[in-house]
Amino acid sequence: MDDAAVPSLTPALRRELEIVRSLLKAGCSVDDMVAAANAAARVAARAAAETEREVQKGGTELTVRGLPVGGDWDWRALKRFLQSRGLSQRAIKFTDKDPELDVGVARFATVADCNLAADLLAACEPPEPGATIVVERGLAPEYARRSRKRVREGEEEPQAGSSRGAKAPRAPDVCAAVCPWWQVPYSKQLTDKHQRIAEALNAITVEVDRRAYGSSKPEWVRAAHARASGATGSASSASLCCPLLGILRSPVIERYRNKSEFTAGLDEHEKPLVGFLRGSFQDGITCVGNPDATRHTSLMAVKLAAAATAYIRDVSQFAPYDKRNQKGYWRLVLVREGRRKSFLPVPVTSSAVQAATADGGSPPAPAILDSPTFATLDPLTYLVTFGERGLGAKPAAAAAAAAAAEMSADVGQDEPMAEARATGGEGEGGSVSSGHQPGMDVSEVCEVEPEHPRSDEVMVMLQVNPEYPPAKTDPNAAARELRAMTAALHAAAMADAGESLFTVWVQLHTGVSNAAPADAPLLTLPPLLPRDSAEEQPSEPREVTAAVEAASGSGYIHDSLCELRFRISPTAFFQVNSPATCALYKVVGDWAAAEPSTLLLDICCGTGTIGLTMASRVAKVIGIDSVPSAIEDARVNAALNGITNAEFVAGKAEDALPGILSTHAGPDSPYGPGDVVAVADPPRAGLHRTVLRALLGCERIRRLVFVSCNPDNLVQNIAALCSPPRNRSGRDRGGRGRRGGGGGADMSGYSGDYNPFRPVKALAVDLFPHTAHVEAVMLLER
Ligand SMILES: C[S@@+](CC[C@H](N)C(=O)[O-])C[C@H]1O[C@@H](n2cnc3c(N)ncnc32)[C@H](O)[C@@H]1O
Repeated sequence: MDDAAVPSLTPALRRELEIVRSLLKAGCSVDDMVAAANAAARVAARAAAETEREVQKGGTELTVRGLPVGGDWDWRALKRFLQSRGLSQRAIKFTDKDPELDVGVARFATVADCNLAADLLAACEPPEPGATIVVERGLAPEYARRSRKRVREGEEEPQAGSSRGAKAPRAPDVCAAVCPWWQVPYSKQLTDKHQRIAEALNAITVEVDRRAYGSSKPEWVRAAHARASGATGSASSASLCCPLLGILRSPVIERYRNKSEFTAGLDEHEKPLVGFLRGSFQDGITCVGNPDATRHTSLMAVKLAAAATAYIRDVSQFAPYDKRNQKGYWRLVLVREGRRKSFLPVPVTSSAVQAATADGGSPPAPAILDSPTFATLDPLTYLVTFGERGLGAKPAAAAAAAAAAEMSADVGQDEPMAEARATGGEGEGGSVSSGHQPGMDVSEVCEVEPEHPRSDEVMVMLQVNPEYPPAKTDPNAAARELRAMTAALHAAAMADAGESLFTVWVQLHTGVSNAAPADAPLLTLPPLLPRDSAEEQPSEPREVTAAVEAASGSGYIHDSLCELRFRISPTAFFQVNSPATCALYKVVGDWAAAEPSTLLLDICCGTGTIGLTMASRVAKVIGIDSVPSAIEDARVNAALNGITNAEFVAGKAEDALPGILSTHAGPDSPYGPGDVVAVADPPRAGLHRTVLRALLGCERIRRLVFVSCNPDNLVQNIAALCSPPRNRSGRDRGGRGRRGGGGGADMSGYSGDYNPFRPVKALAVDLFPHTAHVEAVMLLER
């Protein structure tokens, strides 16, 4: 084969081509070569397995126990101690820097280094008289648990990377790292997520019961206990704090994400790769995996990751960032996409698929509604119900009927669970008087994948390390790299979606973690500067200049949700699954039951989405968010959609809300009791206790719709909002003190008298297929 015929061959492939040529010249047949290659692969696999066994035997980590904490000893002292024994040249890392821990973990570059350190430590004198330090091989279970918990709870994005001696064997598969449920049938995913929310609702009952004593115990807690004691089925479902109506399935389950955050790093063969981290740095993993196989990443994002990889591997003079030594330039490639049309395919049930395929036809294609009318959008289309869970031991059809009635019922029932039971219990056949479809039983959920429409606008943010010496010493070299990378990405994006608008940002960040602070510098693409006055415009290929021009668009993308258009900045929050978000917002809007006299508070409003989708139904919207760029977007979004009754405040809700309430919802405000409705959609950490107090203390708020992406914090926040005030329960229990919980979980110390809210109904919403994450919506009233 002539080299000129394959000009795109990489140097590595070219070398392999040479080997094949020489074997052919030596008279080897192709069959011989295949047999030799297979044998070599088997030897390599066996060698890798041997290495893995070796690593598992020893590993590169040492756990040191019995550190005399509290005095001068802490992890720093351990580090000094190791260094004083001649180990300073080793790559020693501590997985946790909690000064109170008496356990330290040192990580070494190789198993041999680790063995040497273990021997040295075992032979040396204790660092303090009387101290007994125990050295063990491997990662302390305390650390392993912590790292796993952090990743599971999504506090940190599963990070990638590998410590040198033990990379590939320990890094999980990329799918296991970022969409761990990818092989679980969708109906089972929904069942498990629904169960997780049911457990949270049960935990709310338990938590409020724990906080309230005697006569202060809310009626709904007593009712839950009565149901639990009389339940023939599972007591846990009977003692839910309110009915759980089911779970809204995601209208799209494949490649649904409109945002992908790729790490530029090294794969398990130490080759540059732009993809997903395959585990946690704390677990010693830093390697990156290919995003192709992940079910939730969009095709456009996959394509751009591949283009970025090809650029870094084959063209760039700059290295990707390596967390192990904090060297390198390319760190992160963030891809965000927007669409002109709202996208709401009608879900197909498995019975419909069976009927179609029995006739020899293909499964019915999901309909794509060009202009879905938000006002008439029926979330029940996506509702999945469960016979045995959440609503007590009722047949699925009855549960579905109860859910349908609850979804459409007027709010304000005195006894929601009883109401739900009565409606569902009667309706064995599942007929629903409201005319709604009653949602589908989980057994009807099928795996047909609606086709996702292509994106119309694409934004890329390149996060780079400005301290990388070649970039720092030669800004023009950095500019050339960023511009050439942009050209590579632009070409890939245009090949997929010719008319897309394309925009590129550059973020400068130096920390070890890729999570940049809110104030990390965000720049547009730098121009090439003449080196001196004698030099004319520096040269670069014409296609690069053209691509950079094309990528210097507005700097934003726009997405469509619920018939509105939203501008999105690179650092503003926007829900990642737009079709499912529409269904979520419809439920939030319906449950808020806003009226023309309503003041709607949108707490943690992001780009203003929830408030703006409800603006036409209320007197005024006030949105609050801590990210200034999100608030700028929200203001632009109001104007973009011709909305004039919305106001947005940049600041933390804990700082801004008390003032807003005293101005707009105090005794002199034009809004009467019940006219103020709040929607809260906090980040994973939940609402700050100051916000909880402000909501409880504002009598005019009679209805609160709470959206949560973290069931654990949902329990704490809702329990705080639904528990009687301490002084009331304190009287009943003779003034016994109580330990405060974290994150606003306990209102101890809040001496105000207030009427607690009561949970009315809840719904799970699946915004994140193939992951363990799930949203919950709850309606609270008082
Ligand atoms: C889960 S998002 C919800 C955003 C918006 N409701 C939506 O649906 O797009 C949480 C939002 O809370 C904001 N946030 C985080 N901490 C905050 C705080 N202390 N006060 C106000 N907003 C905060 C974040 O910037 C983010 O926009």
